[in-house]
Amino acid sequence: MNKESVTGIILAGGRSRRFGEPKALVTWRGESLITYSIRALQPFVKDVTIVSHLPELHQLKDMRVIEDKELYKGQGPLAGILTVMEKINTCWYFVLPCDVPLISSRIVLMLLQQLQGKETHEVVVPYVNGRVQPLIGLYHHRVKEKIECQLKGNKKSMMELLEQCKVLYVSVQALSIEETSFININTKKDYTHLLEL
Ligand SMILES: Nc1nc2c(ncn2[C@@H]2O[C@H](COP(=O)(O)OP(=O)(O)OP(=O)(O)O)[C@@H](O)[C@H]2O)c(=O)[nH]1
Repeated sequence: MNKESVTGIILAGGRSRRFGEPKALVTWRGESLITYSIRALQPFVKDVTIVSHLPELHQLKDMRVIEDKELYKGQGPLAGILTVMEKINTCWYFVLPCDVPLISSRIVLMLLQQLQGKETHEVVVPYVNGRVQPLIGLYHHRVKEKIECQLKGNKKSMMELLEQCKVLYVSVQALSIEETSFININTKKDYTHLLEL
């Protein structure tokens, strides 16, 4: 797929209640966690937009950082995705959270490649160990109205969105991608495990 038709979205809002401090800014191997998401996306998208309320992220070089749309501020990942879809018009959006430091550009590329010949799908997401990972994947611009409708109804669930979309589910096992690449950091315990790797 032409990279001009894909916008990168990195979700870095939310309250990090389980972690206790903003996860995006925590360092691992000398870099903030969000840096790993930026690096994975950049080769394959026109632009990366970070959606966050954290002022510190404005220091990142060459990065557009915007806040959730006022109406849905802090309402979860759907609010962040909708905000970017309304501001930047491309056919596709590749979404990543800020707390998956083992994610790689190879995985982003593999997910993009799955769409070849299957462009009628609206969403491409991986499933790992039998669990769908809706925060890592491709969303078509057509999904915008569905997200808006959900948020208007105060429904914040990504899984509920997927139920309404034509979704291509990609088994990471079938693609021989290591499941550890999808580890996300929610708690201090997760972070301790990460430091031990
Ligand atoms: N823009 C935006 N991103 C969000 C929002 N809520 C969560 N995120 C991001 O979505 C991803 C997954 O977030 P979670 O770990 O489920 O939620 P969290 O609020 O960060 O953490 P908890 O409070 O511990 O649930 C992370 O990258 C968050 O930064 C939000 O309201 N707006």
